[in-house]
Amino acid sequence: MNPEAEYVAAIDQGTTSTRAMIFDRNGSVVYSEQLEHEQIFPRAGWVEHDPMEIWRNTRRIAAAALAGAQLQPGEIAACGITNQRETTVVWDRHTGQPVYNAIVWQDTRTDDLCRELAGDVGVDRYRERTGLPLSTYFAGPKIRWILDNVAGVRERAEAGDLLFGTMDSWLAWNMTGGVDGGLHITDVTNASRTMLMDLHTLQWDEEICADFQIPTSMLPTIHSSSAVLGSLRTVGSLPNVPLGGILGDQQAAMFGQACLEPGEAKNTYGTGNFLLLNTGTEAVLSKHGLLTTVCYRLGDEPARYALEGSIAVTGSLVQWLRDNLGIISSAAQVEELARRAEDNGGVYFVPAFSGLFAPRWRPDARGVIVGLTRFADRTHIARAVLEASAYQTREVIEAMEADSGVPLNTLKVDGGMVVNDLLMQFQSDILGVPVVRPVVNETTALGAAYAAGLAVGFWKSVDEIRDNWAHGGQWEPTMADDERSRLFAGWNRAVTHSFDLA
Ligand SMILES: Nc1ncnc2c1ncn2[C@@H]1O[C@H](COP(=O)(O)OP(=O)(O)O)[C@@H](O)[C@H]1O
Ligand SMILES: O=P(O)(O)OC[C@H](O)CO
Repeated sequence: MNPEAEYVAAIDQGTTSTRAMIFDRNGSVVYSEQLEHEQIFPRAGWVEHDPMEIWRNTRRIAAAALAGAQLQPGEIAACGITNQRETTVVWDRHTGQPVYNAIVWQDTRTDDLCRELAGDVGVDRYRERTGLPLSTYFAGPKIRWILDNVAGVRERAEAGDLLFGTMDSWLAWNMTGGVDGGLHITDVTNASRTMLMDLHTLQWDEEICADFQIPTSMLPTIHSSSAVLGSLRTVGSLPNVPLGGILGDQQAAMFGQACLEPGEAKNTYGTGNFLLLNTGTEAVLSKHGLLTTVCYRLGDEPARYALEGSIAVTGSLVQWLRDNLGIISSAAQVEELARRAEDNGGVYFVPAFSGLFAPRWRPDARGVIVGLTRFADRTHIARAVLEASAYQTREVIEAMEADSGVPLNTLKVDGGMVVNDLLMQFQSDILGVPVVRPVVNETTALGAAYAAGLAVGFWKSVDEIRDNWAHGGQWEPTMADDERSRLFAGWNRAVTHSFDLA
């Protein structure tokens, strides 16, 4: 590390957009650049991204962030990568060309395959080893789909010509040289979302790979989340900057929120919602529909684990209102529209667009709007859209409390939706606990910057990270208990109407 360097960079490759951010020693945002990419929906239930578009965007925003902050590459101590998890790319190691679009985590095309893999044992066949139920959500079945369905790909994979990666691997390979010696790497958090890694050994599980018929030669090497992995060679704006860390975005947000002790939790409101609870060095298996996942691993220290409640559709329901129904023209407008309604008017929107994830895991569910009367209008729908995020969050918190035996007394939040005051107030009301957000809401990018900065000694210990966390806003519950119970009971009835529709 250049001892003069006073900044750390992070690339945050999200479901909706890619951000390049630069942070200073206090963890404050110095500069941020962002580009959205196309959401490709070739059929009902299918969701894809173009990996080349995302790589082009990454180079553009990295250059723009450095120029905007008026910094030279030598002033950047390290760069970290964080990413939407599970989204799967397979590419040719000789040409750098993907063999198919990236299959996104929300895509449900592998439903039959998952059922087939579950066989008589059921969806928990690999749960002890991977922490996960068999679900369309994870990368393993998506790789298998590409191998089975794209002409010639299985042969090329078996000949050793193809590489698999989640978006971190795809970007890391491209950023460290691509066809010219790019590193084929991932970290323990991303690998823990493939269903192919043993949660305890932190290595690929050969038996599961064989069951999934995935050649292990395609898989990246698994590294710690905070370690110098190489240097950037093909991001013109950041030559020779050390790549100091990789973390899945939800795990990065744990870092950015300084949830570094067992018992600490956060909820991120982005395309979906992801609530994680740090369980320390113990990988706790859930009895209530949550996932067990690697939270992070720093250098050679033992890995830390988390329980996770993943909700597939929250912010993307707001996007759907904007793009598919056109009743708002920007995501922010949903709040203004929802405020025009006094309450939900009896309307509930269950956004089971990818089935239901945690804690219900119902691949057979599909989206429904229930409770409609002639009275209901777009304002009630907007309100039901926002309330859906809060109800789904309450479901995963109840599961978390049942697993841990510890009641939640405050909810730490972050992500794109937390600027929505109506949602945050309703969240506090429906939970009956305060909701707190930090000053720096981009906790995902910040977490990746922290991991990278720790690896090069820019920050000396996690204590500095804890000290950087600053209280940015708070909402207190004001709803009466019986109203809270009545509304949540209505939600639970609404959810049953989404079942058996796929
Ligand atoms: N004011 C708002 N109210 C409600 N939702 C919002 C608002 N602003 C953005 N969003 C939603 O937040 C999501 C973007 O959040 P972000 O954390 O950037 O997501 P990701 O990391 O998944 O790409 C989008 O789905 C968008 O619809
Ligand atoms: O892109 P985000 O922030 O919605 O995160 C997506 C998750 O990583 C999917 O598991």
